[in-house]
Amino acid sequence: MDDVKQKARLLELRHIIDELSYQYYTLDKPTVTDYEYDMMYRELETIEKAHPEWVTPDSPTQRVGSKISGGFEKYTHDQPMLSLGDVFNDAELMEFDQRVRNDLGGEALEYVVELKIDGLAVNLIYEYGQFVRGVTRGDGRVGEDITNNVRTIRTIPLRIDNDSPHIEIRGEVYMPIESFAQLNAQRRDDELEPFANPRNAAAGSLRQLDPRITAQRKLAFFAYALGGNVGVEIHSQEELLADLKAFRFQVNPEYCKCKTMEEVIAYIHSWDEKRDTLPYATDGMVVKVNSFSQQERLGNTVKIPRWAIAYKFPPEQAKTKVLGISVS
Ligand SMILES: NC(=O)c1cnc(OC2CCCC2)nc1N
Repeated sequence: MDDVKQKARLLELRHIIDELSYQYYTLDKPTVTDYEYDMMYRELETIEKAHPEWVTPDSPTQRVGSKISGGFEKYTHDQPMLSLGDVFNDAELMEFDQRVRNDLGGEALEYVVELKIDGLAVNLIYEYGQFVRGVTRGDGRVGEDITNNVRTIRTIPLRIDNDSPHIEIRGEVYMPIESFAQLNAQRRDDELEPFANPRNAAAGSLRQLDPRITAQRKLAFFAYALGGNVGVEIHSQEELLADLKAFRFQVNPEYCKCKTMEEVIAYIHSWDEKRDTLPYATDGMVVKVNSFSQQERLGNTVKIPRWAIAYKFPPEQAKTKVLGISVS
């Protein structure tokens, strides 16, 4: 095959493989067999090996780089990554609601309630649509550059359909419970200390100096915020989640738009038991004022937003099933 045809086939294979990966990893709806996928992936690798000058960082073959020496570089986020204030009961949620309504002079508002994924907050930076950097939250202002490890996470697109020179997508890197169970079984076989919980396992996997190890840990990512409204026409959290999904990020589908705090509380408690059936760990729910203009008017303290709060689930009681009844 001559170079023109080879290059055309390379671009076609990249597009097909990106599509198949999105269906397999992000939508969890594979449309071809693993064998068909592997054959196309191998063909792409063969062409790239014959023409290394055609390889670009957003090729699906470039997800797993090589070990870095030394530690991780520091990186200062364009917009600080806020953490969340915590509440532990309904009364404190009502107090939060009162404060928000007072500060907004009693005008109508809506809340968006999301599951609080128990992972690590990470900042993804895209320039002209290309994934260029992944950074831990760190102290909210300065984090660690873990780009090579983030690149191995299959639910993070290496390219998005957005041409802004700099856009920051924030979300949670997490380890699905199935991956966590497999990893700990392997560690026990290798007589290694098992990880205490999926969050620690995700943190340990992201801090590997060798991305080949990170790539084996089957991490995933739920997107939920932008770093500052970078000129994109988005007016609410609900719209933002829809846009992130359109960018082909995995967005957690379990969210609810509520008009009153009573509705928020009902939705939160609908997860008290159900959350144990989820394929990922959660440690609460995040309640956000939906409107971005109202968020801006409410503002932030140094570290936490005044327009959002984390409701923390009570710690999992050590439940043991005895004779089919649950004792704690
Ligand atoms: N762990 C989560 O699932 C989660 C964490 N944080 C946020 O929102 C940030 C964005 C701005 C203030 C808090 N949303 C979430 N769903």
